[in-house]
Amino acid sequence: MTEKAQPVVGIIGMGDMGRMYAKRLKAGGHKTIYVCDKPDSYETLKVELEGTGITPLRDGHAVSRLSDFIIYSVEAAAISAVVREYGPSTKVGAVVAGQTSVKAPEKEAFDKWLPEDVNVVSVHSLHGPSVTTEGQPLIIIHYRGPEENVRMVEDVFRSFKSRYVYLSYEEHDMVTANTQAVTHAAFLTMGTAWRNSASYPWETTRYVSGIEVIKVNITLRIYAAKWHVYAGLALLNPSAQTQIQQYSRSVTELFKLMVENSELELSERVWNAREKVFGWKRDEDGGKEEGRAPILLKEDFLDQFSLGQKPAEGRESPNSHLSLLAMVDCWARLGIRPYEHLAVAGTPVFMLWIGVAEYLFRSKALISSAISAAVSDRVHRPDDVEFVVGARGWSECVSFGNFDLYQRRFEEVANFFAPRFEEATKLGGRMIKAIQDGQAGATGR
Ligand SMILES: NC(=O)C1=CN([C@@H]2O[C@H](COP(=O)(O)OP(=O)(O)OC[C@H]3O[C@@H](n4cnc5c(N)ncnc54)[C@H](OP(=O)(O)O)[C@@H]3O)[C@@H](O)[C@H]2O)C=CC1
Ligand SMILES: O=C(O)C(=O)Cc1ccc(O)cc1
Repeated sequence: MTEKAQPVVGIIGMGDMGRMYAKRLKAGGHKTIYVCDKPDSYETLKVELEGTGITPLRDGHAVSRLSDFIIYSVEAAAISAVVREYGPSTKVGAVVAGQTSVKAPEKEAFDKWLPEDVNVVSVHSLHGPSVTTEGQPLIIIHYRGPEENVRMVEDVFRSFKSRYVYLSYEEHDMVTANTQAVTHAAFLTMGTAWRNSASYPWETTRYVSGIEVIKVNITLRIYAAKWHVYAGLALLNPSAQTQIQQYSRSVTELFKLMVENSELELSERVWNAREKVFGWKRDEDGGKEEGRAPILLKEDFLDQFSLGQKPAEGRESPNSHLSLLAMVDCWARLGIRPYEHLAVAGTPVFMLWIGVAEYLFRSKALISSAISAAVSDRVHRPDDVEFVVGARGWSECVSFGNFDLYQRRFEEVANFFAPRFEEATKLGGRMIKAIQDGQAGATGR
């Protein structure tokens, strides 16, 4: 791209993602970048950005009037009000995008408040602000205006070295409901269950080894982030309700089979789900028949990220892994094909979650032991009770569509874990990086 052809980029909302975008675009050689946050933040933004080459402006009107490509990077729940205010100031012929994690409200806001002489090519980076953009999916949504605008957007983000994925607004919300919303429901539930058991899981020895390490680290990583990001993509995505309700139903139904001691029925259900989701027959271990190496190759890989003491050999008690049995049951019931989603638009969290499920379900021995622990083990039963209550609570909360309730549930758990965030966020970051670098799997992906 010649310097002359470079569009002027504007970013409205200088939170975590807006800042990350501005800094990376600048580092990638982008010449003119105008940014703003709320007008009260203008003075601090000026000080913070001094000498960076990024130009702060007082508000979204100023950014919209001067920029050729404008990215709204604000809370999903605020997008309508923010576009309503600044949309009419958009430069004639400009291209507008949103970074919003859920696109239904963004599309509605653009339809309603943008002038007709303005085009829309939206985006969504499928990763958090602290993860490298390199190799990560960057969804591009061509909604309004000529195809050449898509080329412009591709050029703007070239230096990110992200993997472009082209979806419609509707496809975006369906895919992210299947990947992000339901995965977050599982991790939010784990945190709620641990908080309600009043235990840091890695301090009770039965929790720390193997795949528990991923569960703990990702749970803490999610609770260390901003609640509105998760609330927006769960509460405002029209598709997410179904997935989150099914997860809660799967948790409850499997748990009932456990307490009824219905081993045969539970076992049928788990093995059938395994075959439906992974394609492995009941009498075989999961192989490499699809030409795919496991996401997490060895348990040793996970142990290096442990937050606590590994229990002595033979002192580990088998675990029902209710959260994972229910996840695969949920995928099976909804006809979700997680590997296909992963290939197209998987987030790091989703990749780790499939990796853990695959690790458990690949081995006949591990899955048999989880099923028999589910009906006979009493050590983990209290945790399973908390898990069921937590899953029902989150699905109910999402069905009410109430942001205040979501925030309260989220923050109660986040406060409980807060003293451990720093440590867990660092570990979570290393874990994601190691898996992305292909250290965990034989070939990586
Ligand atoms: N964090 C993540 O992992 C990811 C987030 N996203 C999406 O990106 C968007 C931004 O998220 P994130 O950066 O994490 O959230 P932040 O809360 O860090 O950033 C949002 C920013 O927008 C500002 N804002 C709100 N209203 C206005 C306004 N009228 N004018 C200018 N600025 C305004 C907010 O100010 P104030 O704080 O004062 O309200 C805040 O600084 C969200 O839609 C989120 O779903 C997408 C991918 C990943
Ligand atoms: O990987 C995940 O699911 C995360 O939790 C990080 C995240 C959050 C919001 C997004 O819109 C994209 C990525």
